[in-house]
Amino acid sequence: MLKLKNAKKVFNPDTINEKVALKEIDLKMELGEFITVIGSNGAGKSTLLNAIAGNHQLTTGEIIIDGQNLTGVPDYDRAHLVSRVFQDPLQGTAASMTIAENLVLALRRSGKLNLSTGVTDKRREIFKDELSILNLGLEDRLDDKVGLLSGGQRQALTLVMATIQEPSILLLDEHTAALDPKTAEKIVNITKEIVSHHNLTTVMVTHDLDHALELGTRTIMMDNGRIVLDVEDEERRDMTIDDLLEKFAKVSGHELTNDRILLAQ
Ligand SMILES: Nc1ncnc2c1ncn2[C@@H]1O[C@H](COP(=O)(O)OP(=O)(O)OP(=O)(O)O)[C@@H](O)[C@H]1O
Repeated sequence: MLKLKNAKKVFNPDTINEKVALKEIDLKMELGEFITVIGSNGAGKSTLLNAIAGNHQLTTGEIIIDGQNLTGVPDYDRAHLVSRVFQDPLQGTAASMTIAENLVLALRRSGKLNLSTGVTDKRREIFKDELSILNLGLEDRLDDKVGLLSGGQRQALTLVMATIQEPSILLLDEHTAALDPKTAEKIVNITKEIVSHHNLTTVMVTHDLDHALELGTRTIMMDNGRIVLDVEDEERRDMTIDDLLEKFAKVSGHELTNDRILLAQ
């Protein structure tokens, strides 16, 4: 499903600003696996997502998605395989267009649909089905402009837009970080629902350690460009945040230092 082989990313190579952001990362994910990613500031979490999405090309190593070797393939040529939801709810949607028009855009972006444009009756039915999973009543507001929605409703819609065509990989980039705690919890629950409904292979970066253990099937911790901890199954099920922090300190040789994690606790 997703394979990173010996993936390395060096920014500004051979200059005084050289930075090795990913150091020989090996990562394999099976279909339907949901990984949460945590780590210190500058550990390489965003670079990892950018490498999977194709926003940054690897310096060396390989990336394979669904058996296709995508090493060197730019983001726009893998957009049909990889969807991403960002922190800012305003980033994923067009405010001046209706909910239905935004969903049509999402279908067209995926490249998996025929090129006919517009909001057909058949599509309205599909959109209603997908939106009803959210339990926010958006299925009855297909013709409302997205600019009328709250931040949480917009982020929920962004999740539907990112998943409606069942991407091979869903990337969640701290997608609840900009929301108030109550709305963030709603989006967490919606995320669980959507990911399980479509059985999506998902990578979620988060600064919320509760969410890191609550969502998904596996947690990786990054430090200084490496995956230093990779836990799943019973080990993960029984784990508390303190256990996680203790393990991190043991394997990395220092405490987890991340300004946003401190704020979240
Ligand atoms: N475009 C870039 N040019 C140069 N250096 C970069 C670039 N992007 C990231 N870096 C560096 O690569 C390292 C990893 O950065 P990255 O943003 O992946 O970390 P992160 O784990 O997402 O951090 P944070 O939790 O602080 O957002 C950092 O030292 C960062 O300064």
